[in-house]
Amino acid sequence: MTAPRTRRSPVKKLLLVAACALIDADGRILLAQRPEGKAMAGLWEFPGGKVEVGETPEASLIRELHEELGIGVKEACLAPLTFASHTYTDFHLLMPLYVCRRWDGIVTPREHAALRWVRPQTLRDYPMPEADIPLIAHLQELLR
Ligand SMILES: Nc1nc2c([nH]c(=O)n2[C@H]2C[C@H](O)[C@@H](COP(=O)(O)OP(=O)(O)OP(=O)(O)O)O2)c(=O)[nH]1
Repeated sequence: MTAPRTRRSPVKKLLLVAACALIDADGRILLAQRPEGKAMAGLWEFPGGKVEVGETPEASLIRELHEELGIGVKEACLAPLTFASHTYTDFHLLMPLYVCRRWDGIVTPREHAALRWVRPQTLRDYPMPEADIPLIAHLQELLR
């Protein structure tokens, strides 16, 4: 017999993903297009990924930014901005969003279909995962 669900137990698996809005010297934001073969292929996301067991969100992001974009980021250069909390069909996503204006190396698409530096006012022109939509206003406000 399964135990009755209490109000505290999550209905869906909670997935922790750390993401980052890289901002260049012109105040543009880096969007990355999810590749074919992955869920949400073709949508434009903020670089980042799942936080692994034993990792902090910051360490996870530093690892992902290196793997995905080939850049080096220091923890002190990651500033928390806001977070997404969104229920998808299969899981609930909790995604802290950091901003970063300083990194080492050249941003290179290692895992995404494409990368694009986007002005804050045109972010809504890029189809994004549902969870990301409420994040746009925060970035536009930050970069006003
Ligand atoms: N990195 C990132 N993931 C996002 C964003 N918005 C959003 O809903 N997600 C979702 C997509 C995925 O379900 C999850 C990120 O996981 P991931 O990038 O590590 O995993 P993935 O689906 O690419 O697959 P895999 O690594 O397991 O092969 O979070 C976003 O802006 N950035």
